[in-house]
Formats: sequence, structure tokens, C-alpha cells
Amino acid sequence: MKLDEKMELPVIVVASGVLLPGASLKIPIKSKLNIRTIETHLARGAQSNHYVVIAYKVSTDKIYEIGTIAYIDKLFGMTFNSTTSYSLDVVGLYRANIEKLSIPTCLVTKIEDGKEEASFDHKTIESLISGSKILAQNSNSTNFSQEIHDLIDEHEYGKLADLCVSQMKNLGFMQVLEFLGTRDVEKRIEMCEKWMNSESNTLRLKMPNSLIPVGQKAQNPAAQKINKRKIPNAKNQVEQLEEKLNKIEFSEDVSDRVFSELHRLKSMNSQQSEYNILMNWLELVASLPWNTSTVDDIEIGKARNILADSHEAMDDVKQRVLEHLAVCKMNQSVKGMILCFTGPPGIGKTSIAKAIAESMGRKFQRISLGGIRDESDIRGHRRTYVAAMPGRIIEALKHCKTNNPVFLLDEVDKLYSGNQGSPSAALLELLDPEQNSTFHDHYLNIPFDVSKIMFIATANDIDRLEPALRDRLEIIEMSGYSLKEKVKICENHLLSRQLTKHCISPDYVNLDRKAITAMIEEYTMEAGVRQLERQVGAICRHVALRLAEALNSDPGSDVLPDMELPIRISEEDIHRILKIKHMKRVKIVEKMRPLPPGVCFGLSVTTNGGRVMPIEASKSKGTGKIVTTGHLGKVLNESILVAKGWLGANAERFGLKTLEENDIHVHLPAGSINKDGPSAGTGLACALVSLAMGVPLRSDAAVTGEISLTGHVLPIGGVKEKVLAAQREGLRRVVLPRSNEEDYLKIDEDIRQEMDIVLADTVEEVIDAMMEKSGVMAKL
Ligand SMILES: Nc1ncnc2c1ncn2[C@@H]1O[C@H](COP(=O)(O)OP(=O)(O)OP(=O)(O)O)[C@@H](O)[C@H]1O
Repeated sequence: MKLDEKMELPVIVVASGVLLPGASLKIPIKSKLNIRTIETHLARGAQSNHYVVIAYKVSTDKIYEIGTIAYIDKLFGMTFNSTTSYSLDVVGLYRANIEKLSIPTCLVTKIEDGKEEASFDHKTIESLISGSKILAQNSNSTNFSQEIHDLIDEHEYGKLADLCVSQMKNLGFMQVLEFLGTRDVEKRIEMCEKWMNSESNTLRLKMPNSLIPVGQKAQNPAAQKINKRKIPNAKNQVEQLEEKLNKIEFSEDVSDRVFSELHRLKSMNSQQSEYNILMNWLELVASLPWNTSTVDDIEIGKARNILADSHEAMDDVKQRVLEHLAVCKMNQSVKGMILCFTGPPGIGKTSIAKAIAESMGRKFQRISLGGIRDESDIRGHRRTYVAAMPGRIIEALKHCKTNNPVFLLDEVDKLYSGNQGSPSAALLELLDPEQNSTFHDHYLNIPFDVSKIMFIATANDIDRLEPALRDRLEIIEMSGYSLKEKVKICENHLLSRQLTKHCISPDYVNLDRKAITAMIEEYTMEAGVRQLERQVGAICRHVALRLAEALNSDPGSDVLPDMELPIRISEEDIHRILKIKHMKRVKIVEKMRPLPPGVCFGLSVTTNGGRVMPIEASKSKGTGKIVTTGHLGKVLNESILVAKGWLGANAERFGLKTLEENDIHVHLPAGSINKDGPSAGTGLACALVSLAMGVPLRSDAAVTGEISLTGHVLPIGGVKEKVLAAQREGLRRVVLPRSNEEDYLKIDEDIRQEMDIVLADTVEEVIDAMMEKSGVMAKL
């Protein structure tokens, strides 16, 4: 249909909201009259019409004489309970003089704007242009700002004024109606320019209405500044976002998803609740490192130096790491190679992973998984949830800004399955080289390639890992440090680190070796060095206090008065300083010496490293009953029966009394701690034989190994940890199963030389080794 000068068109009457030419308006159709117009003239089935007149109701019985001829963009109809409601999207075209109103139609004459530009005041136009540019900047629709710029370029100032006024949210209905009704273009431009320049308008152009504090409108420029800072300019935000997204090279399907969502965002009103959700999602997408990676710089010599400089001892671990790096270098990929460091706390699992990242030239990111029981912690929540968030993997990627960092999955053994799914199942997908090029986070909901990430896991107790997860990992066991190694670590690493932390020059302190040894032996009880580092920290604080006190006595001086430097910390000082703050370690071995018959030192391993575990057995007249105490598990209880069974079967051979006429009580101290496992078998057999013979065992020896009923000694785990624990406690001899010879050979040479390690095949050999008197022992 063509528009003539004079015509009859369907009419929609509104009482709020004015449609200016060039602007668009959404009109909910509520009144009966309007519904009738829609149903008779506009709705499907009715005579199809593309144009409509918007007439404005100024009082109960008066319609404004100027209306707007509009193009119908969309007509929505929704039927509910057999009544249909409508909503109309219209775009303003012309002002119209309403000649005759006969609802549902009216007779109108189109009002054309006269020739523009020539006669306009230059200053007014300039001001209109600058005002409209601000408006364009503040708008969140790129179409709108494009239109503004087009109208400026085409010198269509009348239309420009119409478009600008349509965006001024603070103007009243009558004000805009007056503007619509002003036929003179120049006058309209002046009106628009005046409104734009009024202070309150400028403010409103720059920020949403709700943010202007009541009674403070535009009076306080500082407040304006703060408000401006608080609320990012919505238009800029969307534009910046688009700019960022345009720079990213997405795969084709991801690109389709992302840009269709961006398109949706642009068409949304910023007040809509979904707007922020979509905005946050797009911002996350834009901030992820889709195409950013660091270049690997693996040089084996350099890597060896970095590992040597940052870590004392652990030569076999360093060797494994170097081998791994060599494979990465040859392959030019880390796909499918997932290291897992296991061992007691504080032995450098985290720090060696950091050193690996450094030697590869990759970024390092630690993801702590301890205590996670919700799958969505790893894979995020679906966007439909309130306060939905991405999972830790995507968050960490966002943080480190490259797509090939080294990720440390810390404490993978402390993942739990709960009602909210299994986090280790989510990890399986992440670590599967076949699947992880399209890792799916529920929040992100588009695939992200995580195959370039180098994953390193850590665990204290490998037995607690889910078998499927364990299968994906290349396990590198790390065991505790010997005394010598700890002294070296302290001298070369911990001390300097703590001094730097406490801002003390290394020239001011001299911590002698005996002092370090005392600190390790008497104030720590660990396989790693974390407690030791804490004690060194306590010494540094003591030194800092002394230095600060000395400086206080003469604040002007830059030389410390009355103080001999460096401050020497001797073994006595260690006891003086640490005794006050820290409980001295109870040496259980010393306490129990000399051993009475029926007591034996066993060895066990916990997640904190190895431990000497005394086994006590006593007898009383009875019928051969066995009582056990000390929180013993089923396997340990069975070991007692096996040991007693073996003794009963072999007593005659040894010329011993059996314990059949006695009741036996077996107790393992530290009664509140659960104990289990078969490795105490040899210890229990020794304790029972010693009890039956009434002969004490060596009090400088400990034993570990499983026994069979026929007297064979079977292999056990944690050999190095157990030997180190015995060494820490000052024991000299350790009796091990011969089948553990390979593990024994892996123990450092100097420990093997320091300790007297006996390998035994049978229970008799074990008992011989545990009872044989050494020269030193004869005195005990
Ligand atoms: N061989 C070593 N040489 C130098 N420093 C070490 C060595 N081993 C551990 N450390 C230091 O001991 C501290 C604790 O190490 P780290 O945090 O890596 O332990 P961890 O094995 O990861 O412990 P957890 O299992 O509790 O996480 C760190 O400051 C680390 O640098």
C-alpha cells in the first residue's frame, strides 16, 4: 500500500508513550477499542494493513490533533483461556494531521518536513550534533548509533532531533507530544537542543535514571564522577565485547553460537533480567584464551639446572621429570601424559610442579580439589541456575590467560562423591586425551580445547584414588627426607626463604648445623619439611625481634649498637627459643627403653610418612584367650592369630612353652588412632616369642613384614618411609622381608650405610635378627 497525502488508516489510541518519526515503540493492546481495531483491520484474517495511525489521548474525551503514521513491524497475539491479547511493534514514519476520527479508522493528512539546513542556526546545530553523539555513545544499540551518524552525515537535522528526543527518557508525555505537534523544524531542533543541554538531561544521557541520587541532581560533580565510574557505559561495554569477540578465532560452530548470543544481547533491553546473564556469559567467552598460548621452551640442560637449584635431593624424581620433559620436547605435545606426585605432605610435590612449569616456560596454575564433593565444582553449573558459575577448570583458564598452562590438580585423593554427582568422573573427561579437546563446562556450554594443558596431579594417599582415575595417571612416588637431606634443604633453601620473608639480611644470622639438627630431631616429626620451615620461621621472628629492639635503642643509627653480628643461633638457643612456643617431640623409642620381654618396635606408614609403632604383649594365667586394644583393624587382628598360630605350631622346635595356658593381651599404643594392615605380622611374632621366652628383643631394632602361617615373610609397602622413620627415631637396625630387596636398593646410599638393614625370608631369621645382641645393645 502506498501512502498518499490524505488517507484513511486504522487508528490505535494511546495514553502514554509518544512515537516520533524514526523511532520505534512497543504498544501493549489493552483497551477494547484498540483490540477491535486490531481484530477488524490488522490481525491475520482481517484485511491486511501495513500502516496505522497512532493517536494520543490527552484527556478522557480529547485526542491530540497531531498523530503519527507508523509502519507495523510486528503484531503479536497470545491466546489464553480463549481470549487473545495483542502487542504491536511500530516504527514512526510521519507526523499526521488528524482530520476526522471515526474509530477504528481515521482520516489523516501527512505532514512533510520542509526543506532543511540552510536557515538553521549554526551554533544550535553544532550543539545538537555533539549532544546526539553523546546519546549514540550511551546507547546499547549499534543500530541506533549508526542511524545517528548517518543522519548527521546526511544533514537531516529535523530527523536527528526526532530520534534524539525519542531517547530522552525524562521527558513527560505532554512535552514530547508538544514536540511532535510542532510543525516548524527549526523550532523542534531548538527544543531538542535545549533539552539536551539542560543539566539534568545530560546527566540522564550519561547514566540510567535510577542512579541519580534524589536531591543531588547534577549539583555534585564529584558524585557524578563516582557514579560514572561505578556504572560502566552500557554501549561501550557491548561494543568492547563485540570488538574482543571479533578478534578471537572461534571454530565455526562455536562462532555461530557466540555471535547469535551477541546478536540476542544487542536486541535486548538492558533492564531485562536475562541481559546481565547473557552479558556475563559473553564476557567469560571473550576472556578465555581461545587462541593464546605460550611457546614451549624445553631445554633439558636448563630444566636440569632449574630443578637442581629449586630442589635438594629427590634425584630419582628429578630424573623422571627430565625424562618426561624430554618426551614432551620430542613429541611437541603433552597429550596423554599426566604425572601424579604422591607422598606425605610437605615433601615438595607442589613446588616441583612449579619448577616444571618454569622449565617449560609455561604459566602455572594450582587448582585445589581437596574436599570437593560436587561435580559442578569442576564442570560448572548450567546457566539456567541462579548464580550459576563456570567450573574451576574454566575459571583457572580465564585467570592464566593462556590455553597451554601447567595445571596442578592438587589433592586428587580428597575428592568425594556426594548427592551432586562424582567430581572424579568429571576429572576423567578432563584427563582423557581422546575427549579433552572438546571439554564441556556446563556453564560455558560450548566446547573448549584443554588438550594443550599439561596436567600434574598430587595425592597424599594413592590408595584413595578411584581406580579409573588412577589408571590415567603416571604415578611418581615421593618419599620423605633423611636427616642429612633435611639439614641440606634447611641450609640451602628454607633458611634463605624465611630470612627474605622476614626482611632479615643473611649476613645478620648464623644458624649452625647442630642447631638445625636439633630443630629437626626434637621439634619436628614429619616426612617432609613443612614443620621445619615453620620452626625456621620462628627462629627468624626471634632474630627480627632482637634486631628491632637494638635499633629502637638508637633509632638514628644505621649500624646496630651493642650487638655482635651475625647473631649466632646455637643448639641451646634453639631449645630456649622453641621450647617456649613449641612442644618438644616425645621420643617414644627412648621412653620405652629398655624393652621388657613381649615388646617389639614395628614400623608403619601413614599419610604423614613412616612411624615407629611399638607392639606390646603381656600374659596372664588363663585359657589362651587373646585380648586386643589400641583400635586394631580386622587384618591386624588376624595377623595376631597367625603369629600365635605359628608360635603354637613351632614352639616345640624352639623348645618354648606355648602360650596356651595364658591369656594374652596385645596393645598398640596411640590408642585413639586406627591401625590396620598385615605388615605388623613379623613384629607380632617377635613380641609373642619374646613373651613366651621371657627374653627381651633388641631395643635398637625395628621390624616390618607380613607373615604366613607356615613362617614365610612376605613383602610390604612403604619401605623407604619406614626405614627413614626408624632412622629419625635413632634406631640402628631394620629387619625387612627379602622380597623387598629392590625397594631397599632404592634407598639412598648413605642411609643404607648408616643403618643396619637385615633382609629375612623366614620368621626364624627375623627373630634371630631381632634378638641378636649387639655390643652397644648389651649395655641397654
Ligand atoms: N627437596 C626440596 N628442596 C627444597 N625445598 C623443598 C624440598 N621439598 C620441599 N621443599 C619446600 O617445602 C615446602 C613445602 O613443599 P610443598 O608445598 O611443595 O609440599 P607438598 O608436597 O605439595 O605438600 P602437600 O601434600 O601438603 O600439598 C615448600 O616451601 C618447598 O619449597
